[in-house]
Amino acid sequence: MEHRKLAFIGAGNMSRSLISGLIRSGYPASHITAANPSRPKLDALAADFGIHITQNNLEAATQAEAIVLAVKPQMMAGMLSELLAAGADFSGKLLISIAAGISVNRLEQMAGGHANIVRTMPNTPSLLGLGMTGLYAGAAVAQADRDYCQQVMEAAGKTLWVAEEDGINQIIAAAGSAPAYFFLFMEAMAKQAEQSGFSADEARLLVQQTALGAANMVAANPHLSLGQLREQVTSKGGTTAEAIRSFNDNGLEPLVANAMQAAVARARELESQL
Ligand SMILES: NC(=O)C1=CN([C@@H]2O[C@H](COP(=O)(O)OP(=O)(O)OC[C@H]3O[C@@H](n4cnc5c(N)ncnc54)[C@H](O)[C@@H]3O)[C@@H](O)[C@H]2O)C=CC1
Ligand SMILES: O=C(O)[C@@H]1CCC=N1
Repeated sequence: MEHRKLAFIGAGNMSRSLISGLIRSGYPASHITAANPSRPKLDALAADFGIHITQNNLEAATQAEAIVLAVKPQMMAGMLSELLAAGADFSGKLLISIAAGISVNRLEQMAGGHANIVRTMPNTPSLLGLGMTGLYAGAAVAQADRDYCQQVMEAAGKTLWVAEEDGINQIIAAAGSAPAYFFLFMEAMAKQAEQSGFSADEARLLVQQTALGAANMVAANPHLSLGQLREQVTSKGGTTAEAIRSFNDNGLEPLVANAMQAAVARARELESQL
């Protein structure tokens, strides 16, 4: 993969996830810089991955060929206007946003009219190289920049381009926010397992190993539909059938649909506010 000088502005959870994936896939630590206002997260990144760190965003942005904008959405406008006021020049650089709810047009305004922007939506399993990232770029972005951005994100997992920008909001619902849905489901299962007499550790083991096994069954059997995999577990007249019936009777499918639509609605709302 191409090894551009890459800066992360904002050294929080997502930057750590992506940096970890890049280093694991052989990206040179000497080509990665992370900037953050406070030291502790930077020090941990330097200790764990050997990358450059700085508390000065301008320094990070100036030496970089590609810049990952990795602050919270609410901080983006302030961060970019401070950078521009400090004399940052983005010309010739690729900006990669991972922020939820900020459109490419809005990012372009915030970045002083710079249009070379790829908008992405990763998720936290990127930390393990198991991320799922959506990507969108406007027509102004060159193929080489799209390819580079895809490679950066692939270091941390799988990627999917969307042709229309609103697709990013759908990706938020189906992947960006979605690890939390599975955690919530696992929490509920572990709670019930504890209620039935297992210790907290035992309940976690049962749920964790089953979730891992189920996800791996899906990945290992691309020729089987999700429904077929479910049916393989579900003996006629047996225990699983009763559990599935209970889920269906209680409206699992509309529940999930509503939750995903709520995530999309919030992403669109953020887009209109930020
Ligand atoms: N957490 C998640 O699952 C996902 C998050 N995202 C997006 O990633 C972005 C970052 O999220 P997290 O890493 O979870 O947040 P975080 O809060 O862990 O990290 C943000 C970092 O930015 C730093 N920061 C604040 N102001 C700054 C400034 N002016 N200059 C430089 N750094 C500054 C903060 O100190 C913090 O370390 C957000 O825009 C979020 O929408 C996208 C996909 C998934
Ligand atoms: O909850 C959020 O807004 C961010 C975006 C996707 C995951 N976390």
